[in-house]
Amino acid sequence: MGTGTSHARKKFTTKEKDANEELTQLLVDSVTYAGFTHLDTAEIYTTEPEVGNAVKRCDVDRSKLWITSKYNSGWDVPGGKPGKPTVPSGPYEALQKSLEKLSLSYLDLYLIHFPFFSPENAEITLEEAWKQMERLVEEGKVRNIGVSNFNVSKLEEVLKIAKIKPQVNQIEYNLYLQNQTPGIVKFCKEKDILVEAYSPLTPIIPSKIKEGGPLDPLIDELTAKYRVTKSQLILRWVYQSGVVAVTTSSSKERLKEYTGMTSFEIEEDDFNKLSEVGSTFNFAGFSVIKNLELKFLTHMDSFLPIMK
Ligand SMILES: NC(=O)C1=CN([C@@H]2O[C@H](COP(=O)(O)OP(=O)(O)OC[C@H]3O[C@@H](n4cnc5c(N)ncnc54)[C@H](OP(=O)(O)O)[C@@H]3O)[C@@H](O)[C@H]2O)C=CC1
Ligand SMILES: O=C1Nc2ccccc2C1=O
Repeated sequence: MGTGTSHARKKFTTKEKDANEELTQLLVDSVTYAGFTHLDTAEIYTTEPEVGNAVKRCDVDRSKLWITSKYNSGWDVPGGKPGKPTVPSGPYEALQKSLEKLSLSYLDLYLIHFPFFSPENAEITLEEAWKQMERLVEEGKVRNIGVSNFNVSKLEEVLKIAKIKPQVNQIEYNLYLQNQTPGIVKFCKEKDILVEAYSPLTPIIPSKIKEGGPLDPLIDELTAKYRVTKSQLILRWVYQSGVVAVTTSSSKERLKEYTGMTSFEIEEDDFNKLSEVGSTFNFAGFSVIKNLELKFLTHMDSFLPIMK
């Protein structure tokens, strides 16, 4: 259950106290009603307290839950663009703060949220940040470490110096964005780095695919054939492609609906048709990467590698 996207909070009442309570309750429902076990948060989402409160309130053994958070390695939230890390000294100190907000003693997964380490913005290099991540594992504060929004060359930089290699790369991934950056999924699989998909449901979200997309007729045909919903079909494709989806909803019923993706299998021919038709259309909703290309290409060389 993701807590980063606005719909998780936007639809709630505007009073922050109520919004926080509603999000906490939704997180509890995602575990106890829908059966989710993964709660995905990040420093920049400001949802760590709600995730922590939900874990307490769920009355589920901590060891049965998988809690992910992310180090803000350079996103200016109000500005909506790359900026300075919230904790400039790096992830080691940032993690302590995250654990306090979460009221937890360890995380299952800690990610470097973006590969934005430039002399203009950051006090540390990517290499130094990764060493701090490794120290967190050695000290038992996080069980697994990884990255997010990394391309092949940024991952190679980490792999070159890593004692503990990244376990996960969380990237935007769905039928209409089968590679956030060239070759990234194949590279991760070859290196045994698990790909986590954010925005997995893009092809069926009308506010994103406004005019409809080329998959629409095939989705209708296959949902009828397998007697499943659109979200179940689309999430199942992600799963069968060897990628773990990080999804969300503002409704506990919809969260429960998503879990129906575990109870059927897309046949190989249909899977291949979905992949083929999906690859004829490209949509990057969180074009952290693509927008950067337009806004920063000219003066921030250090971002160039992630755009290729
Ligand atoms: N690492 C990173 O940089 C990023 C990480 N993330 C993480 O991934 C999580 C999920 O990302 P998100 O982009 O929301 O992913 P999804 O693709 O899972 O989108 C979820 C949205 O889909 C909507 N939806 C589901 N089914 C339908 C339907 N049948 N018709 C119309 N709308 C539908 C839901 O709406 P409703 O609420 O109405 O049910 C919900 O708002 C985030 O919360 C965050 O934790 C996200 C972005 C970047
Ligand atoms: O969930 C997220 N919403 C975002 C918006 C901008 C940059 C990163 C993110 C997330 O990770």
